[in-house]
Amino acid sequence: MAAAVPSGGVHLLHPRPWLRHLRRTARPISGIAASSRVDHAEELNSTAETPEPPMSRSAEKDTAAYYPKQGQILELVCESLAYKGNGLCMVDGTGFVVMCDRVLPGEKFIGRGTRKKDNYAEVKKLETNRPHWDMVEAPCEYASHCGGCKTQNLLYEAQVRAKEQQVRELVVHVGKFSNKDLDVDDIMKPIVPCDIQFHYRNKVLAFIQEIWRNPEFGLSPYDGHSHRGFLKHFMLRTGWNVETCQPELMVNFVTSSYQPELLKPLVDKISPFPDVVSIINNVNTSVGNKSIQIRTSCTLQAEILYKLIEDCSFLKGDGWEIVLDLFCGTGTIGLTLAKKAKHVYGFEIVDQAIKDACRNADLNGISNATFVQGDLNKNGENFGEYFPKPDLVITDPNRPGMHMKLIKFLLNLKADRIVYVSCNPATCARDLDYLCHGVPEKNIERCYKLKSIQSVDMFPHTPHIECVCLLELN
Ligand SMILES: C[S@@+](CC[C@H](N)C(=O)[O-])C[C@H]1O[C@@H](n2cnc3c(N)ncnc32)[C@H](O)[C@@H]1O
Repeated sequence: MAAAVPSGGVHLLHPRPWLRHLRRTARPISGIAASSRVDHAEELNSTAETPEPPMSRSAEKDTAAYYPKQGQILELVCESLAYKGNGLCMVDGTGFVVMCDRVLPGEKFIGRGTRKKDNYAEVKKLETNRPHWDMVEAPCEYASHCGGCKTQNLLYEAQVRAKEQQVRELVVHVGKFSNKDLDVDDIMKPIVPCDIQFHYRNKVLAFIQEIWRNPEFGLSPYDGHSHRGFLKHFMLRTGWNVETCQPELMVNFVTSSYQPELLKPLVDKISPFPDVVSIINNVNTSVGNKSIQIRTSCTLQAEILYKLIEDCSFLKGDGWEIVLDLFCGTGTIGLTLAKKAKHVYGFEIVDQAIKDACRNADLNGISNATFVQGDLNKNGENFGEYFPKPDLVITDPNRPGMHMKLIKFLLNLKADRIVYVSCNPATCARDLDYLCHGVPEKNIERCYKLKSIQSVDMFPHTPHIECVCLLELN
């Protein structure tokens, strides 16, 4: 299923020279460790979810002194979309990198410097001088100020082309694979676009503002500046009951403290709605998150991805192969593969997800799957004793990617194949580098070869990109 991308979509105006710095700096970029491999645990905790954009080219052009001033007006051209869908631009004549929200590749615009970072700056777009040639009118009237669909005003074909380009650059510059290798061996597959480009969401996140204050419920909206107030936001998630095929709605109130009695009038009001099957209260304090929740939701990935994973897994179907499903969530990937395997062993940190995985196995009459709750970042030496040596490892980590401990474990385990499923191409590229090139400074030898990498667009108009990669034992 190759992307039907017409020519003339997003053009990369220049190669991205900042990517060359990835090998030379210890600074984490795009949520991944750059050249010198920063401590994994530290990165997983701190930087991975708050990735940094690229740095300036100052070292190359001797423009170290250049820094746009706060408030300075600049005329810029967006070169490409970087992590989180922010537009990457360079200040003319300096090569200095600035990042701007809501600009599209090829767009020429006037921006004002807003924030200085260590080696790049952020600008705010003031006006467009020349729009992107694939700019379209966003169908949703809220697109320009709602954060949900940042690139709705970019032709869909151009969006997928930009995503494909982004994955390639990360695999080359972070993963340290050559462009030639990726092309000659047909390793890099064309992106799979999404058939449904609108109305595919099942989640709404609404932030509570002062305007919402309602005397009937007497709840105070939380104010991010003064840190006063109670109700921060609420999230609605829809789903289908697999037994009754009826729609179901989950409501999650996120509050700054745990005071269930304050929420009671609101809960009483919405409980009678037949679709509302669960009401949750997450407590999110300014110092950290504490979840007082009835149920934890896990990321549900679309069917198309599971088919790709199955195709990529190359299970013989003779019923003799062992599958290890890491970060298994509710077990969907492992259970899809169970029919071809001797046994599937799934590991996941969230207890409720493990219970759901077991229930899913029962519902589907699958008896050759075992799901175990555990933290894969804290695997002890004896982790391998929980299962026989697998033929296939599926790993589907969340955005920070895999912990170095787990990477070492996989390099020692030497399963025939690894299918790496990722929702963050930056950390995926980093982990592919570790698995395929080893970690010389830690005396970790490589033992895998990258056979294919397939990006998938599952969330049109957003910066999200999924990838399915196949690695084979050398
Ligand atoms: C991208 S989701 C994968 C979901 C699953 N493979 C599926 O298809 O539904 C990542 C999963 O990893 C789990 N997870 C995150 N950190 C973990 C850890 N340290 N150890 C084990 N599981 C973890 C999350 O709870 C989540 O279910």
